Amino acid sequence: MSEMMSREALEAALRAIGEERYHSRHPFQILLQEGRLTREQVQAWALNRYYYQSMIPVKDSFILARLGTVELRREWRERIIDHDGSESERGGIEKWIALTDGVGLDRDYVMSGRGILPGTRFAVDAYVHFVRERSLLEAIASSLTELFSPSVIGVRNKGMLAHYDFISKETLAYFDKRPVQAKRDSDFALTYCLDHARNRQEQEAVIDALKFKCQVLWTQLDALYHAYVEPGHLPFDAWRPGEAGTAGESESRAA
Ligand SMILES: O=C(O)c1cc(C(=O)O)c2c(n1)C(=O)C(=O)c1cc(C(=O)O)[nH]c1-2
Repeated sequence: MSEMMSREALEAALRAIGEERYHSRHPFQILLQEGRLTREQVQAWALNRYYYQSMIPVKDSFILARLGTVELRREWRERIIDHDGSESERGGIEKWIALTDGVGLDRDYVMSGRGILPGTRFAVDAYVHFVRERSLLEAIASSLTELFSPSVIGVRNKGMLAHYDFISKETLAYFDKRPVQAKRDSDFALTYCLDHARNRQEQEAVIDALKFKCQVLWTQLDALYHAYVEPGHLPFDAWRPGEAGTAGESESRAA
């Protein structure tokens, strides 16, 4: 077997994967941040991403159950609180609903998950399955895309605010706290992976987990691009712009 990498070399390998494969480079993300999407296409993004958001605390609950110490569980549970909220503070899921409200989608429709693309569902569900089935080290490593999210969030928010008149700072409030939370979470996960990958095979498993997660994110944007940009091929049961789920269009909602 190959020799073990140094800590520095493993970290550099992980950062190189983000540089190359993170969804910041996806054509749909570029269109979104450059103001080149229609309101309907932005609605499709917000609708589909709600499913990702809603499943994050579910996948973190599976990880939490596998952590063997009070200290680790205390750290990890913060992620669940961030998304589910608490009595005194709105969580990320509720803030994402403010975003879908802001772009004019019907709340009940968004929360029902009807109309999301099969590609979204399959990618997100694969992420949840991955953290249940793989080693704890791989499950934790799969969250490492968050090393790269503060930058993409900054670029996306700036672009969306500048280019779309239907987007306000309030609509994007979900993202206000994310960069700080993502830095805290990904610093912790990175240290955990660097400390716990004890041979070359485990180091490779960490690298592969990050590649897998980049695919989870990339595939969601592929599905959006294919359905709502080009060739505009809508899967069965997918949300159709202007139809069910668009606030104010209730008369056309499926009974
Ligand atoms: O806006 C983004 O581009 C972006 C990316 C990611 C990511 O890299 O997985 C997450 C988020 N946002 C996010 O908001 C979030 O809560 C989150 C949790 C996780 C995770 O894997 O545990 N990733 C992400």
